[in-house]
Amino acid sequence: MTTTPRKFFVGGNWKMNGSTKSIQSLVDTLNKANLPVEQVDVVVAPPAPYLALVRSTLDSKLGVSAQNVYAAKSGAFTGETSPLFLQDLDVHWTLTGHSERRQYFRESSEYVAEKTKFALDQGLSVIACIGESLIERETGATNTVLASQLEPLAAALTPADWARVVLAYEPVWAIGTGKVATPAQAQDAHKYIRAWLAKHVSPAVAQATRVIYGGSVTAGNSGELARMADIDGFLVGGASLKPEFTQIVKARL
Ligand SMILES: O=C[C@H](O)COP(=O)(O)O
Repeated sequence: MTTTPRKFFVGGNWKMNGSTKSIQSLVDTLNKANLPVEQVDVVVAPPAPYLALVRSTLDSKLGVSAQNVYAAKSGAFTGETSPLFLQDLDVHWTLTGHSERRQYFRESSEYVAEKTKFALDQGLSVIACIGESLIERETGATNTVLASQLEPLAAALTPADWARVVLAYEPVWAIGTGKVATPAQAQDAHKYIRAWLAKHVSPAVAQATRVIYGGSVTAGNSGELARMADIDGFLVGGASLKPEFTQIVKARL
């Protein structure tokens, strides 16, 4: 079987950070960085109030993502963001299931799957996040947790849907802690995720789906991680707010 190589993907999740001034400066840096978009998909996720500003000023070769989305088109859902708003703003990506949404806003894996499917049905592409906590890793439950997060997604999505999904493996213990997973730890988890997809969705989806790593990625550690066979890119938090993000984008080159 001939297989198409998966294009490297680097996302920058700005989380709840920034101001008009700092975001304009970040956009300016990205626009001037001459990023290798032929070899790497680059997508940044600003806070919702800045999506329009970023989309209208960022180089159109770079993607823009929401950090969260709701599973309805419109209506009495105060404070929520419709996928139709995103399409209207020319924003074609959203994150779903980030561990901060799961932890602080009690989003279950079933709800994450529902939101992911709804966003896909409205034409968005999705960076769907999964990952285990420290206690889950220490008790040997990592793969069980990953499977439990993948199951509702696989139940909700058609095989064709997966063409617009990037899976982000983000061990919670590595997020914002400076404690990055070792390349071997990350590779093991990514390999497990790919094997799970092969068994429960299809070998073709497993081969084609990009599985990216997130958790304390920096310019310093990204090169080694990027050489792992099943790591197809990164979801970067803290370092995506800094000039080093442009080096992380080039980690695989
Ligand atoms: O979405 C990004 C992740 O939560 C990683 O954040 P971090 O790079 O600050 O650890």
